[in-house]
Amino acid sequence: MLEIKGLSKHFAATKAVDDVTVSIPDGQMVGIIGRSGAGKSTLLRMLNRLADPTAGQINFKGRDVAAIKGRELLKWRSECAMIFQQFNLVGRLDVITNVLTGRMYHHGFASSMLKFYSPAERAFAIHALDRLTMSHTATQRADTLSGGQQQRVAIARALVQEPKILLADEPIASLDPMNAKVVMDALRTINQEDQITVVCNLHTLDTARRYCDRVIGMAAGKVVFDGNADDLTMDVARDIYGADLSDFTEEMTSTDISALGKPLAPTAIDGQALAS
Ligand SMILES: Nc1ncnc2c1ncn2[C@@H]1O[C@H](COP(=O)(O)OP(=O)(O)OP(=O)(O)O)[C@@H](O)[C@H]1O
Repeated sequence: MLEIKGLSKHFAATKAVDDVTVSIPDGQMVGIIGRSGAGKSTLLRMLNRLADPTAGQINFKGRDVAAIKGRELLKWRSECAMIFQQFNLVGRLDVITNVLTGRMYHHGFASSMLKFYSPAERAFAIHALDRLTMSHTATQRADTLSGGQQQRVAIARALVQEPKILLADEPIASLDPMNAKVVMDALRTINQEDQITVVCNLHTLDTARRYCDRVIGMAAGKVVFDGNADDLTMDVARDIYGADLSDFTEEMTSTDISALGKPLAPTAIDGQALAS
Protein backbone atom coordinates (compact mmCIF):
# COMPACT_ATOMS: atom_id res chain seq x y z
CA MET A 1 0.00 0.00 0.00
CA LEU A 2 1.24 3.47 -0.94
CA GLU A 3 -0.17 5.89 1.61
CA ILE A 4 0.03 9.57 0.80
CA LYS A 5 -0.90 11.71 3.78
CA GLY A 6 -1.38 15.48 3.80
CA LEU A 7 1.09 15.88 0.94
CA SER A 8 1.72 19.46 -0.19
CA LYS A 9 4.16 21.25 -2.43
CA HIS A 10 4.25 25.02 -2.52
CA PHE A 11 6.20 27.15 -4.97
CA ALA A 12 6.14 30.59 -3.29
CA ALA A 13 2.42 31.49 -3.26
CA THR A 14 1.44 28.64 -5.62
CA LYS A 15 0.00 25.57 -3.91
CA ALA A 16 0.90 23.11 -6.68
CA VAL A 17 -0.23 20.18 -4.51
CA ASP A 18 -2.40 21.06 -1.55
CA ASP A 19 -2.90 18.61 1.30
CA VAL A 20 -3.44 15.44 -0.74
CA THR A 21 -4.33 12.26 1.13
CA VAL A 22 -4.72 9.08 -0.94
CA SER A 23 -4.04 5.37 -0.38
CA ILE A 24 -3.17 3.18 -3.34
CA PRO A 25 -3.27 -0.60 -2.82
CA ASP A 26 -0.50 -2.74 -4.32
CA GLY A 27 -1.15 -3.68 -7.93
CA GLN A 28 -3.73 -1.00 -8.68
CA MET A 29 -3.63 1.03 -11.89
CA VAL A 30 -4.59 4.61 -11.14
CA GLY A 31 -5.16 7.42 -13.62
CA ILE A 32 -4.70 10.98 -12.41
CA ILE A 33 -6.61 13.44 -14.54
CA GLY A 34 -6.92 17.19 -14.49
CA ARG A 35 -6.33 20.23 -16.58
CA SER A 36 -2.91 21.77 -17.14
CA GLY A 37 -1.51 23.14 -13.88
CA ALA A 38 -3.73 21.00 -11.65
CA GLY A 39 -0.67 19.58 -9.88
CA LYS A 40 -0.48 16.11 -11.46
CA SER A 41 3.22 16.22 -12.38
CA THR A 42 4.23 17.74 -9.08
CA LEU A 43 2.41 14.99 -7.22
CA LEU A 44 4.15 12.25 -9.23
CA ARG A 45 7.53 13.93 -8.92
CA MET A 46 7.13 14.02 -5.15
CA LEU A 47 6.29 10.32 -5.08
CA ASN A 48 9.70 9.35 -6.42
CA ARG A 49 11.31 12.37 -4.75
CA LEU A 50 12.32 14.27 -7.86
CA ALA A 51 10.62 17.07 -5.92
CA ASP A 52 10.69 17.38 -2.15
CA PRO A 53 7.35 17.88 -0.39
CA THR A 54 6.67 21.05 1.57
CA ALA A 55 4.65 18.94 4.00
CA GLY A 56 3.18 15.48 4.38
CA GLN A 57 4.14 11.83 4.29
CA ILE A 58 4.52 9.13 1.65
CA ASN A 59 4.40 5.81 3.46
CA PHE A 60 5.39 2.61 1.69
CA LYS A 61 6.02 -0.66 3.43
CA GLY A 62 6.68 0.83 6.83
CA ARG A 63 8.82 3.84 5.92
CA ASP A 64 8.11 7.47 5.16
CA VAL A 65 9.84 7.87 1.82
CA ALA A 66 9.18 11.63 1.94
CA ALA A 67 11.89 11.83 4.62
CA ILE A 68 14.61 9.44 3.39
CA LYS A 69 18.02 10.49 2.08
CA GLY A 70 21.21 9.11 0.55
CA ARG A 71 21.42 5.42 -0.27
CA GLU A 72 17.87 4.81 0.98
CA LEU A 73 16.58 7.44 -1.45
CA LEU A 74 18.43 5.78 -4.36
CA LYS A 75 16.87 2.48 -3.37
CA TRP A 76 13.41 4.09 -3.31
CA ARG A 77 13.94 5.58 -6.77
CA SER A 78 14.83 2.13 -8.07
CA GLU A 79 11.65 0.69 -6.53
CA CYS A 80 9.57 3.54 -7.89
CA ALA A 81 10.38 3.84 -11.60
CA MET A 82 9.19 6.76 -13.68
CA ILE A 83 8.55 7.39 -17.35
CA PHE A 84 8.03 10.80 -18.89
CA GLN A 85 6.21 12.53 -21.71
CA GLN A 86 9.51 13.16 -23.54
CA PHE A 87 10.85 9.62 -22.92
CA ASN A 88 14.20 10.87 -21.47
CA LEU A 89 16.40 8.39 -23.33
CA VAL A 90 20.02 9.20 -24.19
CA GLY A 91 19.68 9.63 -27.94
CA ARG A 92 23.29 8.93 -28.89
CA LEU A 93 23.37 5.64 -26.98
CA ASP A 94 21.98 2.42 -28.35
CA VAL A 95 18.71 1.02 -27.09
CA ILE A 96 20.17 -1.82 -25.00
CA THR A 97 22.51 0.59 -23.17
CA ASN A 98 19.59 2.89 -22.45
CA VAL A 99 17.66 -0.03 -20.98
CA LEU A 100 20.65 -1.19 -18.94
CA THR A 101 20.90 2.21 -17.26
CA GLY A 102 17.78 1.08 -15.42
CA ARG A 103 20.09 -1.34 -13.57
CA MET A 104 22.15 1.47 -12.12
CA TYR A 105 21.00 1.01 -8.53
CA HIS A 106 21.48 -2.78 -8.64
CA HIS A 107 24.74 -2.56 -10.52
CA GLY A 108 26.52 0.50 -9.16
CA PHE A 109 27.03 3.86 -10.84
CA ALA A 110 30.70 3.46 -11.85
CA SER A 111 30.35 0.11 -13.57
CA SER A 112 27.14 1.31 -15.21
CA MET A 113 29.03 4.24 -16.69
CA LEU A 114 31.74 1.87 -17.91
CA LYS A 115 29.04 -0.38 -19.37
CA PHE A 116 30.23 -3.43 -17.40
CA TYR A 117 27.07 -5.46 -17.57
CA SER A 118 26.94 -9.20 -17.11
CA PRO A 119 25.48 -11.52 -19.77
CA ALA A 120 22.59 -12.18 -17.36
CA GLU A 121 21.83 -8.46 -17.12
CA ARG A 122 21.98 -8.10 -20.89
CA ALA A 123 19.63 -11.06 -21.26
CA PHE A 124 17.29 -9.44 -18.74
CA ALA A 125 17.33 -6.19 -20.71
CA ILE A 126 16.64 -8.01 -23.99
CA HIS A 127 13.78 -9.85 -22.32
CA ALA A 128 12.30 -6.53 -21.16
CA LEU A 129 12.62 -5.13 -24.69
CA ASP A 130 11.05 -8.29 -26.05
CA ARG A 131 8.00 -7.79 -23.85
CA LEU A 132 7.58 -4.43 -25.52
CA THR A 133 8.28 -5.98 -28.98
CA MET A 134 11.38 -3.81 -29.22
CA SER A 135 14.25 -6.31 -28.97
CA HIS A 136 14.97 -5.99 -32.70
CA THR A 137 16.08 -2.39 -32.06
CA ALA A 138 18.62 -3.29 -29.33
CA THR A 139 21.69 -2.09 -31.22
CA GLN A 140 20.04 0.93 -32.80
CA ARG A 141 20.71 4.47 -31.56
CA ALA A 142 17.78 5.60 -29.43
CA ASP A 143 17.37 8.82 -31.41
CA THR A 144 16.60 6.85 -34.57
CA LEU A 145 13.37 5.50 -33.05
CA SER A 146 9.88 6.95 -33.33
CA GLY A 147 8.27 8.53 -30.27
CA GLY A 148 6.13 5.48 -29.57
CA GLN A 149 9.16 3.20 -29.87
CA GLN A 150 11.17 5.44 -27.54
CA GLN A 151 8.43 5.31 -24.95
CA ARG A 152 8.41 1.51 -25.13
CA VAL A 153 12.18 1.50 -24.59
CA ALA A 154 11.66 3.82 -21.61
CA ILE A 155 9.16 1.31 -20.19
CA ALA A 156 11.71 -1.50 -20.72
CA ARG A 157 14.28 0.61 -18.85
CA ALA A 158 11.79 1.03 -16.02
CA LEU A 159 11.10 -2.72 -15.99
CA VAL A 160 14.74 -3.70 -15.51
CA GLN A 161 14.72 -1.61 -12.35
CA GLU A 162 12.39 -4.34 -11.02
CA PRO A 163 10.14 -1.65 -9.57
CA LYS A 164 7.19 -2.10 -7.25
CA ILE A 165 5.60 1.10 -8.53
CA LEU A 166 5.67 2.61 -12.00
CA LEU A 167 4.89 6.32 -12.32
CA ALA A 168 4.00 7.57 -15.77
CA ASP A 169 3.86 11.34 -16.28
CA GLU A 170 1.75 12.04 -19.38
CA PRO A 171 3.24 8.99 -21.15
CA ILE A 172 1.12 9.41 -24.28
CA ALA A 173 0.87 13.20 -24.53
CA SER A 174 3.43 13.32 -27.36
CA LEU A 175 2.14 10.30 -29.26
CA ASP A 176 -0.37 9.74 -32.04
CA PRO A 177 -3.45 7.67 -31.13
CA MET A 178 -2.10 4.37 -32.40
CA ASN A 179 1.18 4.69 -30.49
CA ALA A 180 -0.75 5.95 -27.48
CA LYS A 181 -2.76 2.76 -27.53
CA VAL A 182 0.36 0.57 -27.79
CA VAL A 183 1.96 2.34 -24.82
CA MET A 184 -1.18 2.25 -22.66
CA ASP A 185 -1.73 -1.42 -23.54
CA ALA A 186 1.86 -2.11 -22.46
CA LEU A 187 1.40 -0.31 -19.14
CA ARG A 188 -1.81 -2.21 -18.43
CA THR A 189 -0.22 -5.55 -19.34
CA ILE A 190 2.73 -4.89 -17.05
CA ASN A 191 0.36 -3.84 -14.28
CA GLN A 192 -1.67 -7.02 -14.60
CA GLU A 193 1.09 -9.54 -15.31
CA ASP A 194 3.70 -8.23 -12.86
CA GLN A 195 1.31 -6.78 -10.27
CA ILE A 196 3.23 -3.52 -10.42
CA THR A 197 1.26 -0.54 -9.13
CA VAL A 198 0.90 1.99 -11.97
CA VAL A 199 0.11 5.66 -11.35
CA CYS A 200 -0.37 7.47 -14.60
CA ASN A 201 -1.02 11.18 -15.29
CA LEU A 202 -3.38 11.58 -18.19
CA HIS A 203 -5.02 14.56 -19.81
CA THR A 204 -8.18 12.83 -20.92
CA LEU A 205 -10.82 10.99 -19.03
CA ASP A 206 -11.34 8.55 -21.89
CA THR A 207 -7.90 7.02 -21.53
CA ALA A 208 -8.22 6.79 -17.77
CA ARG A 209 -11.59 5.09 -18.09
CA ARG A 210 -10.32 2.62 -20.62
CA TYR A 211 -7.22 1.51 -18.74
CA CYS A 212 -7.40 2.38 -15.06
CA ASP A 213 -9.02 0.65 -12.09
CA ARG A 214 -9.44 3.99 -10.42
CA VAL A 215 -9.47 7.63 -11.41
CA ILE A 216 -8.25 10.52 -9.27
CA GLY A 217 -9.29 13.96 -10.45
CA MET A 218 -7.21 16.97 -9.43
CA ALA A 219 -7.95 20.67 -9.61
CA ALA A 220 -5.83 23.49 -8.15
CA GLY A 221 -3.62 21.02 -6.29
CA LYS A 222 -6.47 19.20 -4.56
CA VAL A 223 -8.14 15.85 -5.12
CA VAL A 224 -11.70 16.60 -6.24
CA PHE A 225 -12.66 13.10 -7.37
CA ASP A 226 -11.48 9.63 -6.38
CA GLY A 227 -13.33 6.61 -7.65
CA ASN A 228 -14.50 4.68 -10.66
CA ALA A 229 -14.52 6.59 -13.94
CA ASP A 230 -18.11 5.54 -14.52
CA ASP A 231 -19.16 7.46 -11.40
CA LEU A 232 -17.76 10.68 -12.75
CA THR A 233 -20.70 12.94 -13.53
CA MET A 234 -20.77 16.30 -15.23
CA ASP A 235 -20.72 18.18 -11.93
CA VAL A 236 -17.54 16.44 -10.88
CA ALA A 237 -16.05 16.78 -14.35
CA ARG A 238 -16.69 20.53 -14.08
CA ASP A 239 -14.71 20.58 -10.83
CA ILE A 240 -11.85 18.79 -12.54
CA TYR A 241 -11.80 20.55 -15.87
CA GLY A 242 -13.16 23.94 -14.83
CA ALA A 243 -16.53 25.63 -14.95
CA ASP A 244 -16.28 26.88 -18.50
CA LEU A 245 -18.01 24.37 -20.73
CA SER A 246 -15.93 25.32 -23.77
CA ASP A 247 -12.76 24.58 -21.80
CA PHE A 248 -14.35 21.42 -20.63
CA THR A 249 -14.97 20.08 -24.14
CA GLU A 250 -11.46 21.02 -25.17
CA GLU A 251 -9.86 19.39 -22.17
CA MET A 252 -11.83 16.23 -22.62
CA THR A 253 -10.72 16.32 -26.29
CA SER A 254 -12.99 13.49 -27.14
CA THR A 255 -16.02 12.93 -25.06
CA ASP A 256 -19.27 13.80 -26.73
CA ILE A 257 -20.70 16.77 -24.86
CA SER A 258 -24.16 15.26 -25.21
CA ALA A 259 -23.02 12.46 -22.93
CA LEU A 260 -22.43 14.88 -20.09
CA GLY A 261 -24.85 15.06 -17.22
CA LYS A 262 -24.99 11.35 -16.89
CA PRO A 263 -22.10 8.99 -16.24
CA LEU A 264 -19.87 9.42 -19.26
CA ALA A 265 -19.87 6.68 -21.88
CA PRO A 266 -16.63 4.94 -22.85
CA THR A 267 -14.90 6.09 -26.01
CA ALA A 268 -11.51 5.46 -27.58
CA ILE A 269 -8.23 7.18 -26.77
CA ASP A 270 -8.48 10.85 -27.69
CA GLY A 271 -11.79 10.17 -29.37
CA GLN A 272 -10.33 8.43 -32.39
CA ALA A 273 -11.38 4.99 -33.43
CA LEU A 274 -8.63 2.51 -32.81
CA ALA A 275 -8.01 -0.94 -34.09
CA SER A 276 -8.06 -3.32 -31.16
N1 LIG B 1 9.39 24.31 -10.42
C1 LIG B 1 8.29 25.08 -10.30
N2 LIG B 1 8.40 26.36 -9.91
C2 LIG B 1 7.31 27.15 -9.77
N3 LIG B 1 6.04 26.73 -10.01
C3 LIG B 1 5.88 25.45 -10.40
C4 LIG B 1 6.99 24.58 -10.58
N4 LIG B 1 6.51 23.36 -10.99
C5 LIG B 1 5.18 23.50 -11.08
N5 LIG B 1 4.79 24.74 -10.72
C6 LIG B 1 3.43 25.25 -10.67
O1 LIG B 1 2.67 24.33 -9.93
C7 LIG B 1 1.37 24.16 -10.51
C8 LIG B 1 1.14 22.69 -10.84
O2 LIG B 1 2.00 22.33 -11.92
P1 LIG B 1 2.08 20.83 -12.48
O3 LIG B 1 3.12 20.81 -13.55
O4 LIG B 1 2.24 19.91 -11.34
O5 LIG B 1 0.62 20.66 -13.09
P2 LIG B 1 0.10 19.53 -14.10
O6 LIG B 1 -1.27 19.19 -13.70
O7 LIG B 1 1.09 18.44 -14.17
O8 LIG B 1 0.07 20.32 -15.48
P3 LIG B 1 0.49 19.79 -16.95
O9 LIG B 1 -0.56 18.80 -17.31
O10 LIG B 1 0.47 21.03 -17.78
O11 LIG B 1 1.86 19.20 -16.82
C9 LIG B 1 1.32 25.09 -11.71
O12 LIG B 1 0.74 26.31 -11.30
C10 LIG B 1 2.77 25.29 -12.05
O13 LIG B 1 2.98 26.52 -12.68
